[in-house]
Amino acid sequence: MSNPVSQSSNTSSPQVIVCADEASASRKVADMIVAAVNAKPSVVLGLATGGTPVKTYANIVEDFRAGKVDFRNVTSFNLDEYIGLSGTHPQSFRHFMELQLFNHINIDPSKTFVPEGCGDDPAAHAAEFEKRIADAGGIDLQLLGIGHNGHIAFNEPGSSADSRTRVVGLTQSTIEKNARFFDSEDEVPKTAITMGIGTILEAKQIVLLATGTGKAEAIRLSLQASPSDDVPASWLAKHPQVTFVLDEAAASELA
Ligand SMILES: N[C@@H]1[C@@H](O)[C@H](O)[C@@H](COP(=O)(O)O)O[C@@H]1O
Repeated sequence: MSNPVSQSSNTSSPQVIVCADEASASRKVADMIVAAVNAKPSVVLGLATGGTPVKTYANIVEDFRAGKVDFRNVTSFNLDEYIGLSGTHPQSFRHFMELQLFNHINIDPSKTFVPEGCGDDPAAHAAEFEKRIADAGGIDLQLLGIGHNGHIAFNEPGSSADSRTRVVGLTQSTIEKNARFFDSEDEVPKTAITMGIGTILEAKQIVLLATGTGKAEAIRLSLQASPSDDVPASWLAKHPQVTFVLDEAAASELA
């Protein structure tokens, strides 16, 4: 059960929901996603990878198994993928999504879109990915995590508010953080294909999930500093319907 301990009192964006712990924050986000699917069975979901959404996906799988939600008409678009990793590579985001979610629910695999990291022409693929999102009617609900340096998807500091799906270089700090998923830092790809900030801001609703003290500074800067390229997540303040779901640790630096 979700157990928000505090919630921003007004309806302006961003709305901030602080939950007691990671488990209740994850449950809260799962509830929001399940509610969106139940409200619109053909909903278009934007999905994220990383350690943060793992429990949320487990909660969604639990709800699916309990007969509380049906994904047969859902379409999904993932935020990003490493350049150079095929969808079968154990550290690819396609593989992550299959392992954590797609293989355990009744989503139609042909309606799950994750950027391809191994194509011949990643720039052309990025443009095609944007077109696919538009053809699907745009993203209804976009789930995001956040990097320690305030990145969203793979939009590193310096990413502008109007950036689109494109090939990007990863910062050394992101490579170091993500090395935990690989055998060694050398194996982490140095480039990726990512939805842009502008692409993300076009989603009708955005939910950012952050847990742990390691995200506290990025959350403070995202919510309390003026929007700028320095902290990509700070651009979310420009969106009319964005919710930050935090545990107490991630919220610990908020004034
Ligand atoms: N591209 C992903 C982001 O989408 C994710 O939000 C971030 C944080 O990951 P974690 O949740 O593991 O802290 O890492 C990666 O760089």
